[in-house]
Amino acid sequence: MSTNRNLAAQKKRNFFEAFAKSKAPAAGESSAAKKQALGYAPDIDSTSFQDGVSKKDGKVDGGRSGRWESESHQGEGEVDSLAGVVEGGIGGEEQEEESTDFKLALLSSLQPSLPPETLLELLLTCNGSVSEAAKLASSSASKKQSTSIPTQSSLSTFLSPPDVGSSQISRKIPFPLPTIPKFKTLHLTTPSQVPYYVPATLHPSFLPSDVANQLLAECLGEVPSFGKYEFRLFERNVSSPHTASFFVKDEEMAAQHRRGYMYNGSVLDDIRTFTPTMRKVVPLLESFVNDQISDRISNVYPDGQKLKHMLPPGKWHITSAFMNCYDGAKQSVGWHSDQLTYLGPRTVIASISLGVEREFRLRRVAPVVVDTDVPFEPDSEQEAEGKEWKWQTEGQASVHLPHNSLFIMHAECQESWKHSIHPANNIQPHPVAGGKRINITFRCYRESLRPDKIPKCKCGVGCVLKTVQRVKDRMGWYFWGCQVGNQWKDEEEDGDGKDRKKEGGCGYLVWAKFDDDGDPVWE
Ligand SMILES: O=C(O)CCC(=O)C(=O)O
Ligand SMILES: [Fe+2]
Repeated sequence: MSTNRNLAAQKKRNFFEAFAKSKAPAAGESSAAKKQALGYAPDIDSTSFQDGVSKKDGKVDGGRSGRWESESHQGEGEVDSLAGVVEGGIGGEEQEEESTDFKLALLSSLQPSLPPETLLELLLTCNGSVSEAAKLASSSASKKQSTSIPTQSSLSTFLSPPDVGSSQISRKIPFPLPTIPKFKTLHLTTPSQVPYYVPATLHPSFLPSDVANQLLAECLGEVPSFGKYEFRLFERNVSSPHTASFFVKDEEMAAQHRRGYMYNGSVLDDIRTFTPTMRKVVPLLESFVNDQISDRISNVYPDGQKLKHMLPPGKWHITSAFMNCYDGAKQSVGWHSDQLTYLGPRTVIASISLGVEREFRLRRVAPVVVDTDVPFEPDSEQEAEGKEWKWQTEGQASVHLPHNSLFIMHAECQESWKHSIHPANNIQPHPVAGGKRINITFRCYRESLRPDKIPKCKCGVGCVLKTVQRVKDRMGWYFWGCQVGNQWKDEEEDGDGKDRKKEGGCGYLVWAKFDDDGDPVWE
């Protein structure tokens, strides 16, 4: 690795640490102060890493509390993404910039008896930290009776599964939700298990079946003309080998979108209006989702109150949707959380799946409070300041989403969790869709966050809204940043560095303020 690259990476980190520790502007503070552009654009979004995890020898625990498995990360296609781990991990426990090959070589020299797949899995599990991976390998190996590791070993055989009780479903849903032990994939096999482990609701068969089939048929008519959007709709370092398109409720909104809604620095050129059946399902969804939100407020959130920045109950409405198509077992989308720019904080997203059943995975990325192991969640009466935090790798939950299922990602989901569609080893073809899974994520864009209302950076384009996920004391804070900065590239790719500035954007960053209902407060 070049010294320049180290310096640049360090500079990025220092900058962000400094920004994150700066005080958010108080109401009444001058807008000039608030809008002051701040140096260098870091890559501090929520993206941390993309991994692949496959099911192996699961353990059924009696049916009521989900099925735990040890993680087994697949090596294929994962290697490049480790760079993203390291870049995204600002404020984390260890910063390293070496290539994955280098890290693998290093780890292999520390743990020569382990096969490459296991080394890669260990690295992925430890967010790319060689020292953590080596420690984990030795501690796990010493727990084992036998010292010999089978050639095809993976974490699922290498680490023992934990004991899980079977009485967890009868309890009140805790807030924040408990941690999922690291290395484990918790397969949530019934809808009732889902809310006990992830901030979500699953309806296994939402629409009348004829409506679902009609919707599928219409979607299948749309997808052949989907562009290769895959790398544009999501963050730079999220792998998304699938196709997608964007739909809005009417022509007026489509015209607005063509004028100024930006995703990763560009305007989408393919904006479609809802199909007739999408229009038909909107009222059904709005009514069900609002009921679910109200239930969650009464039964889950502290004091039966909505979380700060959530829309008031009953106000969730559909303005737009991403339609995703996964054609075949290997199409997938890497770990990400959805961009909040036009949705605002604490957004709820309703996702309908059609065609082939696929696995949806969720993993929390927020830290836990030291000594308590309670995950951080703003609104859980935890004050970030003065607390000691640790970032611990958590396990993940896996939910199978069959044809006509509805999965609601609740208000905590984008800020504190990431989700992905995992590549499958094999799939059960659907009688109509064949190998395709279609997914529609219905969203509620806020009028108060229209592109003409949000801050523009010095590049002249609307900013992106993100949350701090990796810096102590500012956990959960929101900020507006340069959208072009999402496309930040390393020097090695940029030659003489001139392009780097363009790719890196202008570095604009300001704290974002919202009222109790999540609408922005501008000073
Ligand atoms: O296909 C899915 O279920 C997830 C799609 C997704 O994450 C998205 O549209 O942001
Ligand atoms: Fe998403």
